[in-house]
Amino acid sequence: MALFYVARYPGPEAAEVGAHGRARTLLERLQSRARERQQQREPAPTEAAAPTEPASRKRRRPRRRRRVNGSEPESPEARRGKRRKADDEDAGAGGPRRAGRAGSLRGASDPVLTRSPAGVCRAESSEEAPGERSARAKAAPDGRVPEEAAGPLAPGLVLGGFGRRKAPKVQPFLPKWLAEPSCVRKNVTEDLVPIEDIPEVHPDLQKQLRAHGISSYFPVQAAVIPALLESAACGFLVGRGGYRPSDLCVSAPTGSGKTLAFVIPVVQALLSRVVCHVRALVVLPTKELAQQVSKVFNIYTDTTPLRVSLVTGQKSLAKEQESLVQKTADGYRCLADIVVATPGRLVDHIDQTPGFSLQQLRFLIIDEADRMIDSMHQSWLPRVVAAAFQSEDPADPCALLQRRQAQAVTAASICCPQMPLQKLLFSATLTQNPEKLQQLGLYQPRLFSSGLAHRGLEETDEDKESGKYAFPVGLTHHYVPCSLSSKPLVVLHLVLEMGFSRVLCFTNSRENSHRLFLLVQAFGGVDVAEFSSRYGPGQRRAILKQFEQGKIQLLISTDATARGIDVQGVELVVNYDAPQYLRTYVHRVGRTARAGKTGQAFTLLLKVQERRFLRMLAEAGAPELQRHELSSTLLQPLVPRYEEALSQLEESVKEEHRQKLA
Ligand SMILES: Nc1ncnc2c1ncn2[C@@H]1O[C@H](COP(=O)(O)OP(=O)(O)OP(=O)(O)O)[C@@H](O)[C@H]1O
Repeated sequence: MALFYVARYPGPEAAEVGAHGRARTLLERLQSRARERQQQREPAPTEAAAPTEPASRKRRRPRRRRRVNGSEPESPEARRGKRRKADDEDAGAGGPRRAGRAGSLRGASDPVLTRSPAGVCRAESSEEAPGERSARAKAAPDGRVPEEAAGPLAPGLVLGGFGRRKAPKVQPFLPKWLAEPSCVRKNVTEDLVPIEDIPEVHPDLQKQLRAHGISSYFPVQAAVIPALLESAACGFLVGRGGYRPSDLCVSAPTGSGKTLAFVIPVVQALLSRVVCHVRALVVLPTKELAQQVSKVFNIYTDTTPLRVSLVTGQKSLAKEQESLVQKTADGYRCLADIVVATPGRLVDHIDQTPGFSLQQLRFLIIDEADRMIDSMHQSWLPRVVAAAFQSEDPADPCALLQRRQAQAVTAASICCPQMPLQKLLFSATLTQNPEKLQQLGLYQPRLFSSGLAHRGLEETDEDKESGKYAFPVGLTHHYVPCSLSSKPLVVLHLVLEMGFSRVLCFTNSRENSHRLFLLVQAFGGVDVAEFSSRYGPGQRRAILKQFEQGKIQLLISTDATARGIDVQGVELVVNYDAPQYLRTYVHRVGRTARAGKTGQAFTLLLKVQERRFLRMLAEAGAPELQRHELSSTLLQPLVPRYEEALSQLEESVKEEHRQKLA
């Protein structure tokens, strides 16, 4: 309390004159101090460090020493005077203490960024060298460093240096399974494995494969099918040796046959089932993809008792429920062995379909896994896992056989035979980010990869060249430098003059797709259609079918068809709008050159995009893009019709706008 009072004691003069007088006294004192300082500054700068130090500084030193030693107690009067002085310094912003601070600030603006003899930019900071620190100690109270004290500056690093320097690349330290994958060859024309070389595949399935024109396995199939069949060799109970099988991650180029790599072993593993339960669940990001995969399952289960159900929301919930479960006198009967679903609709069925159970789920297949990881915020995976491990009444006589979440493997934990849940991840651009993959709760995962070769600490030059993602071997990459106004002309030139019969053209938005579609339609001479969320699922299905049948020459699409869609005979992919991400590029261009065929990809680049885009691809180790310059003389013949089409487009847009408002 006493201390508090003393600290706020305003001084004898102030007490006399009251608040107004106190301010005036303070002002006068500040003015006199400023005058004093002015006089001190007048001598030459070299004198500043010489014995003529300000009186206040001289006075302070012995006092401080006394306090530290504690040998000579200060009198109350001396203490009061010192406090008053400290108050003055704080208020005056010009006393020795402030001057020192101002000096260091000044030092930060000019001497801090200096050039050493070696030309290295240096900074004085809290990490200054001892020599520099002593020089600073000799500085005058106003912050100026005397010339003889400054001396040569020691080399050091700039903090926040302004020079543009490339930041060193941080090498990720990957877990062993990611750093050392099982390498899968990517050439689907050369590295084929004849069907008979993998005798583990059931003869009926081999027959089906041949019936569908497949005589050899592609490399990813030759690697993954035997691995999966081996892990499923013990039927529906724990894998080989009594242990739970590893989860598998597969990263292989677009069009390399990843779908069959899981369809064949899953169908074979389920062939021996007696009772129908949902034992395989495939989750895909879009309705179209789910439909495509369910079609492949249907082909290979056609002659078996296995049933496949598609739940994507294309049909009503009630209709889908009818394909999943049937009400019986004593409960529900499952009607599907394999469910192919989109995540949202799947969760609807977990919540709302009585009798829909995932407790016997053996395979959880996540196709386009990197995209599905991006949709993890929808929490579909925890819902699926919870449904798969849902435990019934512990008093149930079958409780011993019920599945439990994986814990530490002990002799006791493996003595009860359990059906394992194995996760299988597939993508052409599988993430290598362990944090992202960790969200999937993988069990002792194993990676099969064509592109992510040995990226651990000991990365070799060869590995760097192998690139982040692998592209189909038969794909040729081009880019066309062009202006914004000439982009539609370039597309028309590619379609009309280069004679491609099936062209897939990507834009970055559905508005862009629609306008380009209207423009090309108005230009005439091209069978054109658009594919985007403007259309319902039924219309989209019909459009894709027509495109596949060759009735549409140019399909203008958003990224809705960029992933997984397998349309036979696409010869050319045009990136009308350059993709922003490498992953998008990989999937878009992967709609051509599938299954060992050849294909071309053209990306239209504005001048401002060129450098960044080419650098993005080069850094990812993508094959070099061939520059394809289209001179104005080549495009000139198209211009008159194009201008007419432009004015028609304007009319169409106005008309649509009017209809929208009506
Ligand atoms: N062994 C094979 N022999 C011949 N054709 C095959 C073989 N395996 C798959 N295909 C065909 O290759 C095409 C591409 O297969 P799939 O759609 O499975 O590729 P993907 O690797 O999943 O591609 P994406 O990453 O784009 O989804 C399909 O038309 C498929 O029928």
